Amino acid sequence: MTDQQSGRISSYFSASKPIIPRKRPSDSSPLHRHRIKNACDAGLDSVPKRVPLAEVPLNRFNAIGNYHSPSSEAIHSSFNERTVSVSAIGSANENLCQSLSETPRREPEGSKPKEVDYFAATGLLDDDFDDSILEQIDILVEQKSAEKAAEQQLDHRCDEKFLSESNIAGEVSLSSGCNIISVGLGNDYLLNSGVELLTKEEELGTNTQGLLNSNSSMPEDYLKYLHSLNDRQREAACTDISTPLMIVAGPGSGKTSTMVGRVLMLLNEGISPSNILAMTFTTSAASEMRERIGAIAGKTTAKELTISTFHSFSLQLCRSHGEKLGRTSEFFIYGQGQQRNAIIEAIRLLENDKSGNKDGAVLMGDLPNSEKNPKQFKDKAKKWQKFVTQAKASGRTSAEYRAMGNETGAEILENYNKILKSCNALDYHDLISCSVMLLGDFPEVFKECQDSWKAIVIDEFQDTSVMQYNFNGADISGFMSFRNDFPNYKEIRLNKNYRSTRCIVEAASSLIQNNSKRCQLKNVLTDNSSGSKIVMKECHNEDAQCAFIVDKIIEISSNHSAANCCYGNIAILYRRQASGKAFQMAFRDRKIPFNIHGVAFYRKKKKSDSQSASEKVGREKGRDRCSKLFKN
Ligand SMILES: Nc1ncnc2c1ncn2[C@@H]1O[C@H](COP(=O)(O)OP(=O)(O)OP(=O)(O)O)[C@@H](O)[C@H]1O
Repeated sequence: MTDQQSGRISSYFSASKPIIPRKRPSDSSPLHRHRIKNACDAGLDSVPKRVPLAEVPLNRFNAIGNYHSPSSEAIHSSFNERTVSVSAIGSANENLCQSLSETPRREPEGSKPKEVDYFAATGLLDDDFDDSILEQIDILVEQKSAEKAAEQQLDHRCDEKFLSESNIAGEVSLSSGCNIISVGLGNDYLLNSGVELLTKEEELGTNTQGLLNSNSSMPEDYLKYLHSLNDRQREAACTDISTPLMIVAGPGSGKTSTMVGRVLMLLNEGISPSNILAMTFTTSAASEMRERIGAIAGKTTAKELTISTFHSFSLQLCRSHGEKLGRTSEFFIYGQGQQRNAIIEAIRLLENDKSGNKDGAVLMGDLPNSEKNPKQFKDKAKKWQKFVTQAKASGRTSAEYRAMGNETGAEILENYNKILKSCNALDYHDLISCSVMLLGDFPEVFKECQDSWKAIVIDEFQDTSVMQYNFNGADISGFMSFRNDFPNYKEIRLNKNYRSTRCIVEAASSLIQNNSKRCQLKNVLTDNSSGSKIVMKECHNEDAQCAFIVDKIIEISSNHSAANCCYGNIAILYRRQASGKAFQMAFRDRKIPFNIHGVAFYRKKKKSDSQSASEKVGREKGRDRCSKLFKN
């Protein structure tokens, strides 16, 4: 991109607005007000003046992005002051690990990080940008300040060189020497594992109570908690801290419970909470884990832990090293609308180039498609946006597209990236890929993280995508790379389901038997009751399906003897928005009250047991009311 073009983008970027109207955040929204207030508190006159493309206040760091605020400086200082050498870490950690390192281990080959793709790893859907990330960042910033104090208490350091590679969302990771526990959800079925793995697992001892009995120094609450776990869970929680640990487990098998146990164990071993990093995919999972740990280890300790989503962690890392990404630390995060505008600009640049106008001085009127046929132009922009999103998700670079003969794609991608750079922006996908790049290409960033995190606990390790992709996002490559990257890993499988009825567990198991790629896992077990049978109904079309379900709901809720017959206890899962509309109409017609949950549902905090209990009482009352209603 020439300087002239770059200048033109800054000057005329807003020209794309009329084509694709952007959604603006309401000025009256609490978040917006909060940011404006923070800007004032921080001594800023107003929101920064010209902000190309971005609805800047929406996604900015630390409310309005005053990166020189005291809290943000804390990030810098805490990073900068971590200059402890690796050898110091090694020797100090020896004491820590001595008594526990019984697992024979081999050094991972080479400690150098693998070459990484700039645009590797996908992330959340862009239109699902989670504002709570900003809140999390604030929490992280506070934690970093607390970290300094905590650092003085502890000099336990890991005894091997840290980092090899593996994963921030499956690409790069901090590794050996640092305790890594990765936890995978029920997609263990997807694993194409070999006999060797099973053997490894079967070698595991099951009597882990002994481990605890010998640990007299452990606080009683910790002990009590660890005793409440089953053998495999306890084995995982108590595995020696120098062993990279992978837990493969299905839904409801106690992954979170095990991770909580693991963190307690780490704390008990003297790892400072500020040196423990737990990564989750959703904010709700992060807060649930913090809550569960807080209930046992105390809120203060739980607060000091860094429990963060991948994106929030990455955002903080990118902010701290914005200059290495060619951005300032206050870079903008582009959501869907802003990306679309950037795409439009990228197309324009390409069209200008094609028409020989290399200086890019052509404005909207000169572009045949945009004004004369806005619809067509919009479709085109959509298509290219999808392309760019996929390119970033797959980690393909423009050079690769060029090599594949897709010159146009290569140029659009290249232009798009340059536009974002010239606008001091990253998109949502970039957060993770840029973190990967920072860790892979900048040894000082790598070291900084190495020094910061003595133990990393990763949930949903297999997911390079998230719930929003409708359960399609699991990827076995994360597991595979873990095994390759940590040859001395230990694998534990949790195969007992505590949540679902036997019918559901058995049905799921028999279905998954058909997956040729599944690992040779022993069947998932449960002690739960059989529960109701699963009914499979084939309908001719969506209307018939909708009618069947609505009739069924009415039948169930009018059956007074059935447990949980209240409307509030019934959920419908559907794959497409369009199917949801049919249900809404039918419910309105039949006067059935309903709520609709979108993607945000997955971000919601899970209810604690006490909340659930009180809601149960509420539901029971509701059911009584329903019964009366139907009786009358
Ligand atoms: N060893 C155990 N004994 C009894 N109940 C357990 C045990 N482990 C887990 N549970 C219960 O099983 C339920 C699911 O546990 P948990 O949330 O830890 O599982 P998970 O695998 O993280 O679930 P998800 O599928 O939501 O990720 C919880 O109610 C928990 O209390």
